[in-house]
Amino acid sequence: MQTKYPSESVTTLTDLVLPGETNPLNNLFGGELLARMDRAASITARRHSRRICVTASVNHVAFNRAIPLGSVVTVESKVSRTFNTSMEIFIDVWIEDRESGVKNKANEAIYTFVAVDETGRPVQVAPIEPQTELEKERFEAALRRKQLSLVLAGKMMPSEATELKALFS
Ligand SMILES: CC(=O)SCCNC(=O)CCNC(=O)[C@H](O)C(C)(C)COP(=O)(O)OP(=O)(O)OC[C@H]1O[C@@H](n2cnc3c(N)ncnc32)[C@H](O)[C@@H]1OP(=O)(O)O
Repeated sequence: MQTKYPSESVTTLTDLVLPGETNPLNNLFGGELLARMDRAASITARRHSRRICVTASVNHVAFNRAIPLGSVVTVESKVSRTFNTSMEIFIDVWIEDRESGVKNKANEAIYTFVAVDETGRPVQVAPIEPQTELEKERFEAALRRKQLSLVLAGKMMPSEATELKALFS
């Protein structure tokens, strides 16, 4: 399969925070942000694989900054690494300052998607070649995160998680 670059499937969604999407503190609901991130990441996975893609796991979410009502929120998702049938997708969330237009990082998340055929069976995806320093950094650490996710899901024995063991040796 032909190798692809992260820039070929990057997805950017920009939208407002409306009153029906906030908590009693008038900040964006965590669940609403998760849904926006899932939508962006699923488009990225689909663009990379040109297949039906399902969310296999949400590996990490950090709600570092509250996002107030009326904010302009940009969700950007990129493939950080592919394996056989799965893709790790990194999602960065930015809030745009109304006056300056400057975007400040608010949150980030890491999702795993799996490409499947029409019957839901996992199928192989194209390899990815990171280009920028950040893409290379995320690529390098992705196998460790995959093993951690599989161990937590009970799908891998801790003794088989070579990348995790290497952290402590
Ligand atoms: C866009 C949406 O929101 S879709 C709706 C929400 N998602 C769903 O409904 C998905 C439901 N789940 C499923 O269909 C299945 O569990 C699947 C397709 C995700 C995985 O199917 P499995 O039978 O477990 O397949 P299998 O064991 O071959 O795993 C497939 C790949 O997923 C990876 N995987 C499975 N679970 C995890 C996990 N918890 N964390 C990381 N990777 C995982 C496997 O390591 C494998 O990767 P690889 O082929 O790249 O090495």
